[in-house]
Parts: sequence; C-alpha cells; structure tokens
Amino acid sequence: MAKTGVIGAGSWGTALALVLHQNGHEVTLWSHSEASVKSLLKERELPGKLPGVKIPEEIQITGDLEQAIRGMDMLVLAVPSACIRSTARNMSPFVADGQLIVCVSKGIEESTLKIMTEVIEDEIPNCRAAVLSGPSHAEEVSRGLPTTVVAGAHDRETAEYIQNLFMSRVFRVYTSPDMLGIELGGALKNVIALAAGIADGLGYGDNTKAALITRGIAEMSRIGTAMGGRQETFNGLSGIGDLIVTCASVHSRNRKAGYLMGQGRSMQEAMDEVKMVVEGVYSAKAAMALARKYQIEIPIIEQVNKVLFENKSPKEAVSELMLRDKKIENSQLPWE
Ligand SMILES: NC(=O)C1=CN([C@@H]2O[C@H](COP(=O)(O)OP(=O)(O)OC[C@H]3O[C@@H](n4cnc5c(N)ncnc54)[C@H](OP(=O)(O)O)[C@@H]3O)[C@@H](O)[C@H]2O)C=CC1
Ligand SMILES: O=C(CO)COP(=O)(O)O
Repeated sequence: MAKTGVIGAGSWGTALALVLHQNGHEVTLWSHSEASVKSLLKERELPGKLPGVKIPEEIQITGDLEQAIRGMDMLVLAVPSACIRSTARNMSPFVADGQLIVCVSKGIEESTLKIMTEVIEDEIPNCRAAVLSGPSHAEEVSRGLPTTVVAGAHDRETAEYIQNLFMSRVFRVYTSPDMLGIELGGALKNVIALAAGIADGLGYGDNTKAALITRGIAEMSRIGTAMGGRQETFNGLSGIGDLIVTCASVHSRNRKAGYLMGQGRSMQEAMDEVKMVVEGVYSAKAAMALARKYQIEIPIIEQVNKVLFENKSPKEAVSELMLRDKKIENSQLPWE
C-alpha cells in the first residue's frame, strides 16, 4: 500500500483519488478552496460534477498543502493547466528530493510554450515529474467503467511504479518513455475538440466529425513530431485515443463549449455555461505560437483561434477550411 496525495479536487482529481483508494492506497485529497473542503467533508460528493459518486470516509480531505505532500510516495497534480505553475510554486517547500509528481492536467503554458511537466520541473527542480494521460473522462472513471491510459516518465522504473499503483480491473495503464508526445497529445486534442463541438453545434454530421478527427490528428502530429514527440505516441491512447473520446463524448467540456459556440454563444458565454475548465481555449493560442515557431500548417487550429479570439463566424471558418488550396492527402506519399 502506498501513501498518495492528490492535489486538486475537481472532477479528475476526485476520480483518480477514487481509483487509488479502490486499489488499497492511502489517499489525501487537497482542494485550494476552504468552501470546497467544507462541502466535500460534509457531503462526501462533488455536486454538479460527479453527482451520485460517494467519496469514502477513508479518503482524507484537506486544505493544507503540506499535509497532502509530506511523506507521500506519489503526488498526483490535477489542477487546471493555467494554475500548474502557481500550485507547483506553493508545493515546492514541502516536496522532498526525488518525490514523485504525476501530472494529469492537459495544457501548454501560453507564455513559455512549455508542457506541464516542464513547468513543474521549473518550479520544483528536485522532484521526479511524470505524466498520466489518455481517453479518460472522470464521469466514467468514477463509475468504474473500463478505461485505458498511459503513464510516461523519464525512466522505466518510475513509469512502472505509476502503472502498478493505478492499474486495476477497470483501469488499465500502459507505460511510455515519450512524455513530450503524451503531453502534447493531451493538450492539442482539446483544440480539435472545440472544432468538433462547433461542427455539432452547426448541425453538421458524422462525415464532418470524422474529417476533423483525421485531419486533426495530422495537425497534432505535425506540431508534436517537430518538437521531438514520437509519431507512435500520436497513434496511441494519449493521441488519437484521447482525440476520439473528446470529439465524440457527451462528457467532453471542450466539445460542449464548441457546441455552444456553434449554436451562437460567445467564447465567454460558452465557458460560463460549461462551468468546468475548458482547456482548449488556453491551448489554442499556444498551439498557434508553436506552429509559427516550427513553421507548420495547422488550418483547423488556426480557424478555431479565429472563432475564439477574432469573432469569426463558425460557418465561415468551416467554409474557409473546405475551400483551401487543393492538396495531396499525405505529403509522405507523393506521386513519383
Ligand atoms: N475531467 C476529466 O475527465 C479530465 C480532466 N483532465 C484534466 O485535469 C485537469 C483538471 O480538470 P478537471 O478536474 O476536469 O477540472 P474541474 O473544472 O472539474 O476542477 C478544477 C479544480 O481546480 C480547482 N482550482 C481552480 N483554480 C485553482 C487554483 N488557482 N489553484 C488550485 N486549484 C484550483 C477548482 O476549484 P474551484 O472549483 O474551487 O474553482 C476545481 O477543484 C485539466 O487540465 C483537465 O484537462 C484530464 C483527464 C480527464
Ligand atoms: O481530457 C479529457 C478526457 O480525456 C477531458 O477533457 P474534455 O472534457 O474536453 O474531453
């Protein structure tokens, strides 16, 4: 049995706390908000996010960061990506040399274009940062529905340690050395999910969705491999797997926000209505900056940015995508 601390008591942190608890580990769940600590202690439930899912009494709930960190064999960091740096900075004084921090947040820092584990390593240089990602909605994981994810770490022993702690009859964990590819897949798929939601909101069909997923993974792979991620990772759970779930699922926050925009809401109205973190809105700008840096064409992500930040009409954005210059499907398969 391991001692674990989960930093962030939103839907994903809570769902993973349940997985660890069900696997027999000791779990302390930390929330930044006094009000939510009180409510979690009283209700033992996350109202509005995971209704009907009981948080067992054995899971310790705290607002004391030190208590959630000191002496833990593994920390899971599950706050929104925009708060990763500040949260890591606050954690730093309590983190022991070599203490394991598994990041489960999906994003790219807009100001530095760093992935989340790099941000954590900036703020806590003495820690051992790793990642867990894949097609995994909290609503399903918390109800014990079969789910598969991938654990990425700098060394195999760490990845296998994470695999052992999380793996269960309903939660299957693979390992991988490609942390960069895993994290970029998780962050970039959210931007494509906004596009898929917009298409749904406009009343487009399955053909459009399939096109967005297929051309979307091409854009994600182009950015990811230019940065040093592996194509194999984009073909796997944290790439195409996560893209499929987020573009298709009723649970997806990003797809839902896109849907509302396709129906005519502004970005802010859509985010307010979803009520949970819509990471794609933050990753969209970072993806554009990366594309400029590596001189990569990402037409879908570019149009998403225009809809989000330049008030472009979603219909016009789709029409522009359809009327781009004629292309060969795959530049690695040219005519002789
Ligand atoms: N939900 C899911 O199915 C999955 C989510 N993820 C990723 O996990 C991360 C968290 O998402 P999720 O749990 O869904 O988000 P939620 O919106 O459900 O919860 C976010 C949590 O973070 C807290 N929070 C807000 N601001 C801060 C801050 N400044 N410092 C610390 N905590 C803060 C919120 O508290 P409060 O409510 O008080 O504001 C809330 O408890 C995201 O990066 C997401 O992409 C990954 C896989 C699956
Ligand atoms: O990353 C997630 C699921 O893997 C959560 O994001 P969405 O809710 O937008 O799908």
